[in-house]
Amino acid sequence: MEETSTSPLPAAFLDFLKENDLDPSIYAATDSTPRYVRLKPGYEADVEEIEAEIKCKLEKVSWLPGFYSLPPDVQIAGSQAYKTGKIYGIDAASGAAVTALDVSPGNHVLDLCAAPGAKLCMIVDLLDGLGSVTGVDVSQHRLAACRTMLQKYALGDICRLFVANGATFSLIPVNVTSESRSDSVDRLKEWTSRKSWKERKKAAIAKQNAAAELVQRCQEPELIFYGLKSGVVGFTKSEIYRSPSESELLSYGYDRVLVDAECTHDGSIKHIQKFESWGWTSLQRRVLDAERTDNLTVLQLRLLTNGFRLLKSGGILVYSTCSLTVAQNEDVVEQFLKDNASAELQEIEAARNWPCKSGRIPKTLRFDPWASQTSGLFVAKFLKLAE
Ligand SMILES: C[S@@+](CC[C@H](N)C(=O)[O-])C[C@H]1O[C@@H](n2cnc3c(N)ncnc32)[C@H](O)[C@@H]1O
Repeated sequence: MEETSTSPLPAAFLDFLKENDLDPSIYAATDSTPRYVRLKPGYEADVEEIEAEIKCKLEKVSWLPGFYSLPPDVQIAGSQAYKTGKIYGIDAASGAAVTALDVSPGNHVLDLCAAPGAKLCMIVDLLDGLGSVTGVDVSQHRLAACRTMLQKYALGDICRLFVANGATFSLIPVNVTSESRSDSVDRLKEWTSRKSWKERKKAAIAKQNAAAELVQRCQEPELIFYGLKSGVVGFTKSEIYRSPSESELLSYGYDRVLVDAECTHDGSIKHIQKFESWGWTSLQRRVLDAERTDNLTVLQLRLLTNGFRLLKSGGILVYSTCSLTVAQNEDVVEQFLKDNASAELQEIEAARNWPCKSGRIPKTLRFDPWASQTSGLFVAKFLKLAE
């Protein structure tokens, strides 16, 4: 293959691309995709000041409110604007996936693969203090980064974060069923990062037994953060950890669910190019391992299915991945639609002027990295019909 000789990509990755009918040349050229930032609502008047600080113009993304593009080499992490939480680093395609979710203030939203949390923060901003956000991720350290982000941007009030397996997570927003509250001394108080001696001792023991903890974590969600208005404070553990019945979910499930599923990340050109310095062997291990990619599509279907189960009747779910393969996108969607009669694929109205094209299934969308000048992303939107 001609690309093999000119491209630094390893043979295994080229094989992966070939198997999935993807063109390797998209990784061969230097990535000229702009950087994107989202302005925190309320800081619109600060744009000029931010431009002066980072010494470049913030170009408004015409098709996505609140988003700006920057040349790819501009660094924002050291800027005051970033450190003080006026701007977020988030790709425009990611912003599109959140926009597709049609979040309105008052919604109870579940983000089933939430970490590190760029999309979750955008969801919280869209809620404008009303409703709740439940963020779930299987990785404790990635979810801890999400918690840090919520605190940095002062967005924690209506959020709760659970380390849990999104494929089996089964908790609903508490405050929608608050009538069931009973008097108890064990109500949860305001969340604090300070730990008591007892808790520190418990954590030390748990650390020694990390493997067992991992297994247990997969069984029971671990609440690692909650805000004052997240529907946790004042409730008992048993109220929060109560498993809803299937019929209860139809009325008291989430209004919106985002399943931004774990994937091979091959659509994120910037991410793949980073492996040049991280080492191609880690790409092999983390992305290409055949068993892992086979398991991934099973996991993606399970995450999508469980996210949909937790959605209330009339609710909206968005499934997205940053993979360009059909196996992780259209094939998963096709199987899901076969298995779930109450799922209806929806047109994404907001996408009329987005720089994306249809996926292989009508109504699904693909952001092609070069054509859209964003990171690659697949997006599908579903409505849960009344049964
Ligand atoms: C594409 S990333 C999510 C990015 C995130 N939505 C954001 O905007 O920052 C996928 C995430 O899925 C998480 N993940 C993998 N397996 C999972 C599972 N079984 N349940 C929940 N999360 C999982 C990974 O830890 C990773 O953080």
